[in-house]
Amino acid sequence: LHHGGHFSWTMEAFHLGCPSLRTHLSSSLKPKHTNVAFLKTHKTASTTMQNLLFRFAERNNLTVALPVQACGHQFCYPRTFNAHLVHPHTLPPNVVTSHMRFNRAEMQRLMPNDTIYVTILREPGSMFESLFSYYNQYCQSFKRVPNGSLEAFLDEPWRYYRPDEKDSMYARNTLTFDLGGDKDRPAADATAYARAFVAETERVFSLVMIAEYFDESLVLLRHLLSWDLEDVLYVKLNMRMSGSKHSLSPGLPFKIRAWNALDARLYDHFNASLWRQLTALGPACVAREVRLLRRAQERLVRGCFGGRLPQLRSAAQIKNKELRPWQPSAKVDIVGYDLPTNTNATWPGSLAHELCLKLIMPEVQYTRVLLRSQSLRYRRSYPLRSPQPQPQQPVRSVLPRHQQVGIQQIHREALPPGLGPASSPTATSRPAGTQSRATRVGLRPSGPQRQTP
Ligand SMILES: Nc1ncnc2c1ncn2[C@@H]1O[C@H](COP(=O)(O)OS(=O)(=O)O)[C@@H](OP(=O)(O)O)[C@H]1O
Repeated sequence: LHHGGHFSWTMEAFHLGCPSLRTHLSSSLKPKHTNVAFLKTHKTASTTMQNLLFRFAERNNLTVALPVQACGHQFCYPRTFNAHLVHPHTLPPNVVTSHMRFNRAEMQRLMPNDTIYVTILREPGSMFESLFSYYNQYCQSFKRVPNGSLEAFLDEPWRYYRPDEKDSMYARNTLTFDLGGDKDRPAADATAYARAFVAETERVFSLVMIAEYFDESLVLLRHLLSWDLEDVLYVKLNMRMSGSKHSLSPGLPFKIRAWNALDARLYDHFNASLWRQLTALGPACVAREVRLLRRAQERLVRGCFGGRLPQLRSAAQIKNKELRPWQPSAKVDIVGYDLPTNTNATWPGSLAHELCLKLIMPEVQYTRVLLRSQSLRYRRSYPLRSPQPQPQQPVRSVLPRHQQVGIQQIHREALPPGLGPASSPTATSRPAGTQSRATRVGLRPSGPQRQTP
């Protein structure tokens, strides 16, 4: 075995006597699933997830749907998503992950039939505290509050909140809004509405991750998509400096839940369902996989940061402006990272440097870089294309396991011995071809398309 690779850590779990991982051993022979729609919800660790998906897409030469330039780095949020907001050079996509207000029909028009839908939620108390601090200068409902006091807002939310005002979606039931729901459902039928909305969300999304259990959620994601451990390595992004955070005084979490009752309902339901899925996988196996993930992550990060763990830096301290996270206002600090200049000494070569750079690249810059590279690829593929009709393009829905594209190789070599390259007998024995290739032209026609996953 060349470094042991994927095979060795799956075997470790196998020897623990994990029944569900025995089936996973055979499922690890399955090609990786590559058509993924991740609904990027607000203040839920979704930027960390987006970065992971961007890197996966780049390593595997997939296409990521990105917004038209007029929309910036989001799909013209808070407008409801429409497939026409997708940049034509990023069609047809395998992956979509930029902020949007979800619209099931339009997403189905955009994405291949076998797309797996995933999203992420966060506990309402800490999420609302994060929203209140991050959007304190954007959202009028927050701006009106004397001394920017979260306590004052929650004492009398209707005094400050205007449902139809610009940016009001940051001030109440933000998760429900992002998922395409009605954040201001009247109390009279809120319970019935919440029940139906949870059920609809469950029908569409195969996995609802929970920010508090991010690594456990990644274990489920990895199994769902038949991905390898190295596909779910990440560095935490878009964090506030500790000085920008406020601890919640007793009683506040309760008020936050009452004010965001629809979100609280969603969270409770999907938190419980996450734990049911983890239990089904086997708690010992999940714990083991989480440990292996963290170990691999630390090795990767130390490789990038000259043997050390990365220092969190304020934007002003970050020399490389490609790595400075966007700052919502002078009142809140979003931290990021800078790469040491000696990265190449750890792993020689520009590909390793690029891997490290992308691992910590903030959302806005990565979206721009990705749009540039995909536009270039689009123009190179079709230098003489006439605008109409577009040529048929095969859409890859699964990935042959033997495929190695540039940075993918470096990524695997960056892993600890025993978690490294897949050029092992296991990898080479995997099926070489793609399955269920779908062929389509640009956007899909509207109308009933598919069973929801
Ligand atoms: N891996 C992981 N696990 C748990 N929490 C994490 C993780 N990565 C990022 N974060 C925290 O997520 C918050 C940022 O969320 P988003 O990136 O979704 O925000 S944004 O809406 O895109 O601006 C932000 O929370 P706050 O610091 O409380 O604001 C991050 O610290």
